[in-house]
Amino acid sequence: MSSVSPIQIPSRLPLLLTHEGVLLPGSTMRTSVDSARNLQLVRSRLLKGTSLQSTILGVIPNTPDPASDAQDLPPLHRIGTAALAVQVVGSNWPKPHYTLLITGLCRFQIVQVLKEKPYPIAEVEQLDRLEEFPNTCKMREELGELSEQFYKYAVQILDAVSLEERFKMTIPLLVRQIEGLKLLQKTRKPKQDDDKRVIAIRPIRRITHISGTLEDEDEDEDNDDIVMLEKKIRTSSMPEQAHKVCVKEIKRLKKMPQSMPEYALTRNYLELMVELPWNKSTTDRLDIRAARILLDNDHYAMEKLKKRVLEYLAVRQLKNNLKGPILCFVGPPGVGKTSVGRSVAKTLGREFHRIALGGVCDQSDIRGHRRTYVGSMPGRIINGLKTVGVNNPVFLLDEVDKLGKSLQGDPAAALLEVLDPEQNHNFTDHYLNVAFDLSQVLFIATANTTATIPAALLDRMEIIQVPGYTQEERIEIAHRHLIPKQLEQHGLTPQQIQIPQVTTLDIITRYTREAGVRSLDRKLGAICRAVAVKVAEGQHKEAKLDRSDVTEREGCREHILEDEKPESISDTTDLALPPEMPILIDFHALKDILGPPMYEMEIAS
Ligand SMILES: Nc1ncnc2c1ncn2[C@@H]1O[C@H](COP(=O)(O)OP(=O)(O)OP(=O)(O)O)[C@@H](O)[C@H]1O
Repeated sequence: MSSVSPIQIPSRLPLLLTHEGVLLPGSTMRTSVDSARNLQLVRSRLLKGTSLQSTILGVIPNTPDPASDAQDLPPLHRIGTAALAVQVVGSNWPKPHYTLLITGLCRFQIVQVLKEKPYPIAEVEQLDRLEEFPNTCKMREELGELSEQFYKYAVQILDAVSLEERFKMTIPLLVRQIEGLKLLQKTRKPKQDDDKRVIAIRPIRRITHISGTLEDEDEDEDNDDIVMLEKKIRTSSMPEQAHKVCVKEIKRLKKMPQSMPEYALTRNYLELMVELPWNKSTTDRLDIRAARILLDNDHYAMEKLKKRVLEYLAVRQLKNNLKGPILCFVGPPGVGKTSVGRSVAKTLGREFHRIALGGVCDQSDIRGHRRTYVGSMPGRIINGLKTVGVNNPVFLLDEVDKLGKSLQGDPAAALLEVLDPEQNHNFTDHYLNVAFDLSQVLFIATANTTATIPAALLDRMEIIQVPGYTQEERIEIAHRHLIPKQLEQHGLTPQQIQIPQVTTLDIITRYTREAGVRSLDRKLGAICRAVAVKVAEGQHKEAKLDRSDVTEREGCREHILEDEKPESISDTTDLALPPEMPILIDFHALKDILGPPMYEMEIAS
């Protein structure tokens, strides 16, 4: 270091004001010059001057220069870097500017600004005086050692040409750095907030395990969970075979380190095993007369379907544990197949669960994945049992005609095992890997067509056709079931809305094309929503009107009557009065709410 020739900068320096990056002594940077003062400085000092001194500038960081030199000089950062301009490149695009390449020489401090225009010049005091370094005895010893060390490392790394060598050199340095940081963190005083957070998460443990570390607490908690799990396995009513598997698995779990991925898998498996309703069931309360009333109350028409369902239930009542056929309701969408399934569960007092099979093309959807498979899960049947929590629910296998097939196996084949009364008491889900008795589950299937149901599956089911409805039936269903349900859902009463049968017929013929009643139900929902808005608005206006003059109100009503404003919803939009109750849904209102009719009226044949 002593060989470095001392730098002596001029005592007066032209100042270049920069606002991007900081030039440190020894480093080089490019900077763009486009403000009036800086441009002047470059032109008159760098481009005109010829001496070395004229190429030395004082670079002041963090100081955006005002756009015009008419403006005052901004406050200047006190310390700057004296720099040597190594290169100047000028350009006129997109506006006149220079790009300077500058190298930092040493720090300086501004003593006083001598001149502000056309560019600032200041009297400066040089701060870095490297030539003093070797002359101070104590510093020479300490800094000398450090700089030698630094130099040695730097040269060593420079000499390492191959990547492998470079890694070998730098990794130990990095590791040391990280160790140092960790040590620093440990010695740092814990913040009060950190402490509070820990207490908030585990308030009780913190008090009882004051001497333990956090890791100890985690472990204790897990151990507690394992003890609980073990207890649940012991007291569970699962069959012997399942019990044996669980005992074996929990023994393995206890020996496993928690960090092992298999630990979580085994634990999830055991949790499912203890949760499954191996022996839990609801008691059937079958009363055929009550079932008939309930089915009639919930569904209009469908005589054939209701009759067959009642027969089925009657045989069940007489002969407990019926290994009868699986009922499969086949018919167009929206004719009430799902709804009848739900009613069957209700009449029997059983839990109801719907399993949508549309688009299922992997047999593991039905039978689960083996546990060796990453992300393995039980199939839909076992999942359904876990959801309902009893082993004798009504499972509605929806859309059996839409099962797919793929390389992952045929789901229909898996369903065969589920539905076959000879086999299903021993149904083995791949995930569970022990048999679960499905013989208590009542399966009902639905489909839109029998054409695409696999033959073997079709063979095990009794098909009950549910035909579409006639117009008259749909009107009846609407008025007996759909409208009351929609009114209730929208908080309306028959005193607030009136839908005459002729309007329902209009909806059926001009706004829907379907065999069932699903679209009709949706349209009725839309009407109820629109009326609900009117009723709510009306209530609001009524409250306002109550406060205003009553005679004024009477006059206003007369005026409306004069104008022959009908009370249909379409014409009440801007009235200052609440609509007449009940709001009558006529064809005008229908058009207003549902838009123009989608189909031309057909003459009923
Ligand atoms: N005969 C009926 N009596 C009363 N309500 C009915 C009748 N038929 C259908 N519904 C009602 O129509 C709606 C649609 O019925 P649901 O969902 O059961 O049809 P679905 O035949 O199962 O249709 P998808 O095949 O699309 O599943 C339900 O709200 C249901 O209550």
